[in-house]
Amino acid sequence: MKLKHFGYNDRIEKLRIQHNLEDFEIGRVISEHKERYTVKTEKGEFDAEITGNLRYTANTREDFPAVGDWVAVSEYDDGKVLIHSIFTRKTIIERQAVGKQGEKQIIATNIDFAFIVQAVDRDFNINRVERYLTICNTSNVQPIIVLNKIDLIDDSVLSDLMSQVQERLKEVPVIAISNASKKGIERLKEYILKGKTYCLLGSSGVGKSSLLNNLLGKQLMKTNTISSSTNKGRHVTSHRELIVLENGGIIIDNPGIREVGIADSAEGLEKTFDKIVGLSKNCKFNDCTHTMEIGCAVMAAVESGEVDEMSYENYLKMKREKEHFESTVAEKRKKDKNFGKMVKQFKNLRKSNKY
Ligand SMILES: Nc1nc2c(ncn2[C@@H]2O[C@H](COP(=O)(O)OP(=O)(O)OP(=O)(O)O)[C@@H](O)[C@H]2O)c(=O)[nH]1
Ligand SMILES: [Zn+2]
Repeated sequence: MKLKHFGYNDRIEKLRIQHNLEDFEIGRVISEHKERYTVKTEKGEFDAEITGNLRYTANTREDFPAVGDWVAVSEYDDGKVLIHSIFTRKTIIERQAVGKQGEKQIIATNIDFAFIVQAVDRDFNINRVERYLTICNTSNVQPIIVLNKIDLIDDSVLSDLMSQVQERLKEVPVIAISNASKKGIERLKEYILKGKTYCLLGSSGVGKSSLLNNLLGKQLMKTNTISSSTNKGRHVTSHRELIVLENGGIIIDNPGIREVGIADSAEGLEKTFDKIVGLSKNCKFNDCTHTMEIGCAVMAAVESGEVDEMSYENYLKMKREKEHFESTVAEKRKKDKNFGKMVKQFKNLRKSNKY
């Protein structure tokens, strides 16, 4: 298989020349487990580790390879390669690291498009779509909304839902599908372009594995039949985290992607709620929280119906989460800095006292 079949393009080729990496093999990271990687090159799939140099110069987790990365490698043993460097990423999907307040964890890189999958049955939640949209906007990944399980609702309910989504989330494509009846699958395939990388976002049970199986045309991941207690299917995770489809599209599907939550930055939130953010410039007070102030343009717009009330509430909620996240990042930085200072002072003290 040629490099371009799993996404290699001019951007990477330019980087390769620019950084004098012509002597290395080029590959793409297709899985990662505790600093052990699988890298796919034109020759096949290799177990990979990073060089000591890459490890010692790494400052944060972002300096380590992630699924989707393009890397320069050299073979050192049969079936084994060393990763020498990581090519600059086009996009990064990340989330707040589990158990590590304020630290971000990369989930996947170099993704061009994300399918935001939602089921239209009783779990449907437009706020959640907005949440995933914010992740996409933060990471520069282009979103496509997929409404799944349309076999479970009437056409009239679906068209109401479609216009509701389209009204609130203007400019994002919305596709309605059913994995059960296969309706809409062919139309969805038209959104999958050769050489572009995709991922599937959405909560557990919305039908991501089923969609992937339909795209592949065969059973790659086993979806279990619905369990009556939870109404959610379970899938058996396959090792293949980067999948090349017949039509040339590439899909990254790893456990991280499946758990992606929110670790957004200001830009993402602003793009998703551009109308609210735009209106807030007309608020009487610069630091208006849009919750109780006199002369708040956002609240006035909600009152008049110009801004959807649910969207407004979702905005406030996500803004609070973002502020909380940012303050923990700031706190952590401050702590790190203070610790650095302490070490320095101690070293100076030691020097001056010569002990
Ligand atoms: N009626 C109906 N059921 C569907 C459809 N798509 C998926 N399902 C069912 O929904 C359940 C969950 O589907 P999965 O594909 O496993 O969902 P998932 O998003 O991959 O879930 P996780 O693996 O937990 O992330 C399974 O029982 C599927 O058979 C659909 O279009 N219509
Ligand atoms: Zn305001």
